[in-house]
Amino acid sequence: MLTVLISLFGTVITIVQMTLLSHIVNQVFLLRQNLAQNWRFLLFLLAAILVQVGLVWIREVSAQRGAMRAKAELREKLFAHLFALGPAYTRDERTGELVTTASEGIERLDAYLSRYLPQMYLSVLVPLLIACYVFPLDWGSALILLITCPIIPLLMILVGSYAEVHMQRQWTALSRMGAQFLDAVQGLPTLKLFGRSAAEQERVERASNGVRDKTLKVLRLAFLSGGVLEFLTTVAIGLVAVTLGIRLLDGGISFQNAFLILLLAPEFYRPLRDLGVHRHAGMEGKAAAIRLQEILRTPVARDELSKSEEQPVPEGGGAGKIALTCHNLTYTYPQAEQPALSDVSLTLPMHTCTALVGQSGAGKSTLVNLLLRFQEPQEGNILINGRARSELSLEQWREQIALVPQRPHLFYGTVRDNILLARPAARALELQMAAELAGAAEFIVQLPQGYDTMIGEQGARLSAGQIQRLALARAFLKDAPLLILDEPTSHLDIHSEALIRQALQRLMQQRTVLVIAHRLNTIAHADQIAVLATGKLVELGQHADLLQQSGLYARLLHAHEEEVVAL
Ligand SMILES: Nc1ncnc2c1ncn2[C@@H]1O[C@H](COP(=O)(O)OP(=O)(O)OP(=O)(O)O)[C@@H](O)[C@H]1O
Repeated sequence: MLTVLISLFGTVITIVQMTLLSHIVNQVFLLRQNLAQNWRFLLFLLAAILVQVGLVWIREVSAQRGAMRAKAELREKLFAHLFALGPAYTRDERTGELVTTASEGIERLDAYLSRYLPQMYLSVLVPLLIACYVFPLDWGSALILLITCPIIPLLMILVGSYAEVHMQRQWTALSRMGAQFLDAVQGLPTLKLFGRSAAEQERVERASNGVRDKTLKVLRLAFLSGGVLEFLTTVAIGLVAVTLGIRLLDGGISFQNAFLILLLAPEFYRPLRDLGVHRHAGMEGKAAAIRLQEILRTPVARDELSKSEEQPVPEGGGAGKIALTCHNLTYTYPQAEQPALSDVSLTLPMHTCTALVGQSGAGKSTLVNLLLRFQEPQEGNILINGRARSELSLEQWREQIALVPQRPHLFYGTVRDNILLARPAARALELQMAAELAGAAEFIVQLPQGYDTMIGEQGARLSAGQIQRLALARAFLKDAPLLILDEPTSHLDIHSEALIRQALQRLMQQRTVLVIAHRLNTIAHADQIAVLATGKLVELGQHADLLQQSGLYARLLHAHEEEVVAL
């Protein structure tokens, strides 16, 4: 808005400048006065030029500042929304595409908001302002200006609607290329292993060529519409000049007014020309805006409780007390036909260890996502110590649970930052204690800067076992009563596995644990084993009992043992 107001004020100054200039030219060339006689007008003209320069400066600075603020706000909003949507959403989306939207998309949207939109207002207001000024001077010229004026936007709309389709295609192609590139980089080991890197390179190349072709098409249209616009405005100015010239010869208009109108005519069309220039960027921004809005409009599972409505989590305790219960949980993914979980009821008694087993695709991760409230079940309920999901806020809920995933993520930062993620307010001693208990302290102190060593992207590289021990340190530091382990030792060597097993034994003490078991020989000691098959809980009991039943668990265990022997 400020940009529009400053630009409008700038137009008034331009009109003043042109009026002064035409007056001076008239006095000096027609009335044969010298410049000294017009010193006052010259001074005013100089002042007007200085004001104009100042206005341009203020407009640019305020536009840049505003744009930066708007971009930062939008980025924050987008990230906050993506965080609120959680991993269940980002897992379904292509990360590369999201990155393109968050970076390039926001830059493009900025061009739309800070350049194109103000220009739209200006392209109506400035010509009107100039036409109003010209009208009393010479209504004929004002009429020509007003008649030729709508032809330009009309043509732009015509070309624009055609170009918009191409812009949308270009944006889709660009996002797709980003996604494909990230896919290829992340999957490089797999691609190399299967000798598919050349084929993937070709795929990325094809995507890149697609973007180039679509961009060229868009640019061709932009140049074409720019050229036509330039031609039309030149013709219109020519028309004004010719009619002015004829009437000047007739004596129908004074030289000063004719000269002034001729000076103002390009200013009249300038905002429309600028609109043509910004239109390209504006439409690119619009295409990005559609995608951004799509993300921002994706509904978030609301944390429906306010701070004042929060109920305290009841203390668990006493033998046989229930820590977590699932009642008839059913969850179907948005585009899926079959439910990934159906009617699952399971109880995790306090301070016991439950192993969750099932073939790939049985629904183990889905159940864990529901327990962590990354997804909300369509039917059923989950209770922690008797409190339902609806009675606890998300924050309270997640305070109760620590997760040790199969492949924990380390963020770029120090070892200390990475462990403190679990509890930022923890004291140094607590942090060290957690690292000791997780068996991580011994390798951390050997790192070049100990706890201050940078890790993650661009930082020191850690082995899978070391990363896993840092993840365990996080879990120790969080000290939550419920622990979910996505079998953290399944991809480690024997030495690392032994170290982590010891740490896990310590971590599991006095906690209610759910282990997703991939290797069935490691769970014989679990207090209960829950067997999932195509989203249903088909068996539940202790190892020996389940073996006796000779059901799915027995078959899975048998198949697993054969696999181990074969290795
Ligand atoms: N985002 C998704 N959209 C649609 N269907 C999904 C999605 N994620 C998982 N599924 C489907 O839901 C079912 C359960 O998947 P889930 O990931 O929970 O299985 P899992 O037991 O954890 O498998 P794994 O051991 O291989 O990780 C599968 O049929 C899977 O194809």
